Amino acid sequence: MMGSLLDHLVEITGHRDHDLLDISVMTALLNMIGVHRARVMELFQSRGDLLIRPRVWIIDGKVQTVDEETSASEIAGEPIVNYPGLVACIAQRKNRLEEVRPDGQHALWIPIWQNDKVSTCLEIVHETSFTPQMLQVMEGILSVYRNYQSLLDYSERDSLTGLLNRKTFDEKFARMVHARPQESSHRDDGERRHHSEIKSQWLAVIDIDHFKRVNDVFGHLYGDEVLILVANVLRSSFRSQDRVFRFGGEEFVVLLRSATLADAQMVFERFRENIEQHAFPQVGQITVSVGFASISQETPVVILGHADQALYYAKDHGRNQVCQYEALLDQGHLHADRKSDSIEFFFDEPAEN
Ligand SMILES: Nc1nc2c(ncn2[C@@H]2O[C@H](COP(=O)(O)OP(=O)(O)OP(=O)(O)O)[C@@H](O)[C@H]2O)c(=O)[nH]1
Repeated sequence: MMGSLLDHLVEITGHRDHDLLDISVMTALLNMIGVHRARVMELFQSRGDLLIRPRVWIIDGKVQTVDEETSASEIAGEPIVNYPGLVACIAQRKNRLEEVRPDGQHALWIPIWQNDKVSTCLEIVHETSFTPQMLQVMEGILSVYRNYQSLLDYSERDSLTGLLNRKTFDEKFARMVHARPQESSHRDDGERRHHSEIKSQWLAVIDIDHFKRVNDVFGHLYGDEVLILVANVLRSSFRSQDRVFRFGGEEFVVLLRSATLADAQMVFERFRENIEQHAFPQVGQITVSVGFASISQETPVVILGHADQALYYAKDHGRNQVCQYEALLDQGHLHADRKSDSIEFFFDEPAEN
């Protein structure tokens, strides 16, 4: 028992990644206390509502994570009010709450408290009541999980918005490219046309329009508030397997996993609209410009350069719009500089604005 517990603790603290950490905690719960159903859930805000969606779960004795097969409703999340036990647990600031479900199953809600906030919680379901010994082992595993998660957050996250920081970009980029589906990996690099069925990974650079004015007119505190609210809209606009970074200032980067061009265009457009329709306290309406590019076999710097070029094009042609690098090349609006591999670029029309 002790040896097995130590093995799990070594496994849990050996990861520098939240997904792997979640998986090893679920595996520890499965093996140490024989849990048959459990979920790691994330809590997030969307249009003023608090929603919840699963990130990792145990079903039929196997640990599973969100993947491309995950249903749209699971990705979108459901209102937290659907889970009154969890709502009561958080409202009463408890570390855990046990409830008996109509089917007689016992469920345990365990919010992971960090600085008075909960963004992750566990739901553990068991046929019978949890024994004191089960609770003790679980509490031990979860204390390590809690502490280790805050350490990871501290090193990986931007302190203002809680989004991933720039430092983590290369590693997350490499992992996403590694997870690339087969069909897109043998696409010719020089190929600019995307078959509508082909799924690719996408990188977007997002920049708030005229953000300097927000700071100048309302002050930096309101500017910071806008950054936090934009980060919330970002979190709720993308799937949990996508990655969202604050790259510094008012610039954000999104890595979008496995989507067709049409889907990527739709998702970024929906995000742009979400921001346009959001009422920012005092500041009112703000808009964003988005440039995105396909994650080809090029280096991250080159792909970031592509998305940046599309972003600059959007900024120079009216802002509050989404532009795609490959489409701009096809339409002749941008010209890749093959020698320096597209670090330099030219607009075909005189820039205005
Ligand atoms: N409040 C706040 N402001 C920031 C932060 N980081 C950068 N900024 C401000 O962001 C503004 C960026 O302005 P610019 O790059 O000139 O661009 P812009 O005004 O957004 O205009 P366009 O991008 O051309 O639409 C500057 O005023 C910076 O001071 C931050 O952490 N908090």
